[in-house]
Amino acid sequence: MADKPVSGAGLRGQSAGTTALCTVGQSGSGLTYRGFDIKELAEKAKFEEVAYLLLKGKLPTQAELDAYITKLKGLRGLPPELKTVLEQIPRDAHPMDVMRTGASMLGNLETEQSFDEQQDVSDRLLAVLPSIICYWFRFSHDGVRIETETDDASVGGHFLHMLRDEPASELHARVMNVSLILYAEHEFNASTFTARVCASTLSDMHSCVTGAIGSLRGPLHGGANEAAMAMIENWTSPEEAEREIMGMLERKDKIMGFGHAIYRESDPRNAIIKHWSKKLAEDVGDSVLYPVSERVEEVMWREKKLFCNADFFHASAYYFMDIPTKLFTPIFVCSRVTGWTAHVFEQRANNRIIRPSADYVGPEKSEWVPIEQRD
Ligand SMILES: CC(=O)SCCNC(=O)CCNC(=O)[C@H](O)C(C)(C)COP(=O)(O)OP(=O)(O)OC[C@H]1O[C@@H](n2cnc3c(N)ncnc32)[C@H](O)[C@@H]1OP(=O)(O)O
Ligand SMILES: O=C([O-])CC(=O)C(=O)O
Repeated sequence: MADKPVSGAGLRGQSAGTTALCTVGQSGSGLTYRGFDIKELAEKAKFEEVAYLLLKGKLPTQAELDAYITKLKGLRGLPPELKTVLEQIPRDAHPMDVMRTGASMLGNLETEQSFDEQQDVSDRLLAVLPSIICYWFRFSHDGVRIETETDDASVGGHFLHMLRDEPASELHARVMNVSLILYAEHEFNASTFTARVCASTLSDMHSCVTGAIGSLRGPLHGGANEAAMAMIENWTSPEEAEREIMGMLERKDKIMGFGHAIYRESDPRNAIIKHWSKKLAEDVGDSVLYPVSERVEEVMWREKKLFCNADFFHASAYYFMDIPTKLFTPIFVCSRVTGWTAHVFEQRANNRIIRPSADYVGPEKSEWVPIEQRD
């Protein structure tokens, strides 16, 4: 892994533009948001503070943060037309499809009329996406129409409160805060790049975010946290996990939650979420899932020099907080919407339509055959 070539397919190793938002892997394994190290942000910041940093360009003062949190709290309500749409979506729908539809429907109801509105549109999306997913989830699974305008100060606490009808514990609110910070921004990853490509056509914010949700859904990107959970929950001991992983590697299966397109040695978000997963394992008295996860990490490094990315220990952390697996990737959306919209602002501020070239590999010249003569 450490010295593999990074050129070639998937635009790997090629710069596709500039950003002042984030550095990924510049020193092999580092991550910064506007120059602030992710470790420091995860330890000291509130997610809303990080959102402010990304979206407004600087850390807020206490008064600015208080006002921002109050603003976000006031934007959690769902328009009745959106509730009606969410109530039509079946229980077995993929929650990422619900997010995509929710963002798109909101674009019909609260269309961005001008780029001057972009800050307000992005704050609204940040505030309302947790309401969208939890309203649908509780209606389709529990048959209840929840109140989405809770008084919780934090986005993470608000999410857990809507899911369970009771305020989150201090530990859970803390872990959600860290998790949302870790997922907030990551340079030109696939979903953010999707948002920027869409923005480069001078499209509206809801279209950019709707497209980005579609890209994040896949198991090679945000969907990996759910796929990792689906894998580790099958194993009842570290020994069984090791046997199964060895078999998967033999069959050349992809192990979800491992590897990265940019980092070469480690993903700095892993140590942070792993720490919190361990704390949650102790909190719930787990003696299976955390040891299984640790063994998978050891075996993957020993056998392939592949390391856990941000998604792997998120799986056990969310599981210990009793969050249904199918809501894992939607939580990622509730966080990454900050990075997406901040990138849209950047793209719009210095725009040229993103339109790369392709190397043609098709036939030289094709002869037209009338339809009745074709095989
Ligand atoms: C928050 C996030 O989105 S982080 C990413 C989440 N995605 C996942 O966890 C899915 C699993 N991981 C992967 O599929 C890949 O590692 C990706 C998509 C993240 C990166 O893809 P790439 O940049 O193409 O991977 P990379 O070039 O490092 O692959 C090198 C080799 O390691 C293998 N490899 C990489 N990741 C894995 C993995 N998780 N399991 C098994 N083998 C792997 C590749 O198949 C490749 O082998 P090859 O040379 O024989 O073809
Ligand atoms: O950067 C990437 O390719 C994927 C990733 O880790 C992220 O989006 O958080």
